[in-house]
Amino acid sequence: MSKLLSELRERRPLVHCMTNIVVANFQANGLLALGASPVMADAPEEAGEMAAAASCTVLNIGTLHRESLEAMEMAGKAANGAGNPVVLDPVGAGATQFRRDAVSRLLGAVDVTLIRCNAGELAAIAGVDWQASGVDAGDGDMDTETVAAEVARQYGCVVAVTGETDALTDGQRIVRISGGHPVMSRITGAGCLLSAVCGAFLSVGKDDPFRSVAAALALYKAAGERAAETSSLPGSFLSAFIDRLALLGEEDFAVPEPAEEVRA
Ligand SMILES: Nc1ncnc2c1ncn2[C@@H]1O[C@H](COP(=O)(O)OP(=O)(O)O)[C@@H](O)[C@H]1O
Ligand SMILES: Cc1ncsc1CCOP(=O)(O)O
Ligand SMILES: [Mg+2]
Repeated sequence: MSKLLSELRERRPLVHCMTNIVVANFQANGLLALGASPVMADAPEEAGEMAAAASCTVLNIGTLHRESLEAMEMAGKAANGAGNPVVLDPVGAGATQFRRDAVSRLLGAVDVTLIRCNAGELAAIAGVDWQASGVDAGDGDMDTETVAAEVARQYGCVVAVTGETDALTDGQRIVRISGGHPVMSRITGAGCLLSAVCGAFLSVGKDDPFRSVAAALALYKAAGERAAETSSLPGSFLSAFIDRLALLGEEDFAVPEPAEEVRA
């Protein structure tokens, strides 16, 4: 059983979110329900200072502007300087040239601990031909686990590709996490909040990012599954899901062990 969740609730890590206007409230409420402490700050004047003061920083490009991109680069570097984990959520990475450029700028300037993305966003980062569809996963053909492992090795980070089944890799090992519920893809912000939840787990499990993110993904799937037992309609699922993040304990989810070595 993982002790990370109790540690998180004891320490209430300050999670610095540089996020999009769609999900800011949901993300803050989800983090609070889980037991972390959210702060949203994306002005270039303060982003670096906030990143240095926080436990981790989450860079989410969902509704990015020139100024917020500049601020994210500053915050990412400040988090690196402070030894804090950095999560990149490359929302809609393949949708426009601006987003593709932003992701490659951030990955070039900042040592990212985790990339948490869907399959379409992974394809955009890896340069795989793909039919992007806004912020959704879109359509295409790729060996997701192999591509994720290549991206993990290229950027020296952990990569979590989510969907019906999540895949997590550090370039050498892979774990798959099943569960959750399809309604999770019918609410906005499920992925964005998950990235922030991963940030909260990384804050208390810095020494083993792979295992910390595995725990976060497993907890999140369990919360979705249990919430959907109460309601699988999007509106009421939203509040049931937030409640589940508050109610779940360590006994309600298992941290999966790596299934196999990844193909080189
Ligand atoms: N069809 C599905 N069945 C079960 N869980 C899902 C499904 N689609 C998404 N999820 C879960 O929803 C969460 C958000 O993932 P995803 O929808 O891939 O992110 P994004 O919103 O960034 O595209 C993850 O925990 C993922 O496992
Ligand atoms: C709809 C939308 N548009 C820009 S950001 C955003 C939210 C995306 O959230 P998620 O990736 O968690 O579904
Ligand atoms: Mg997303």
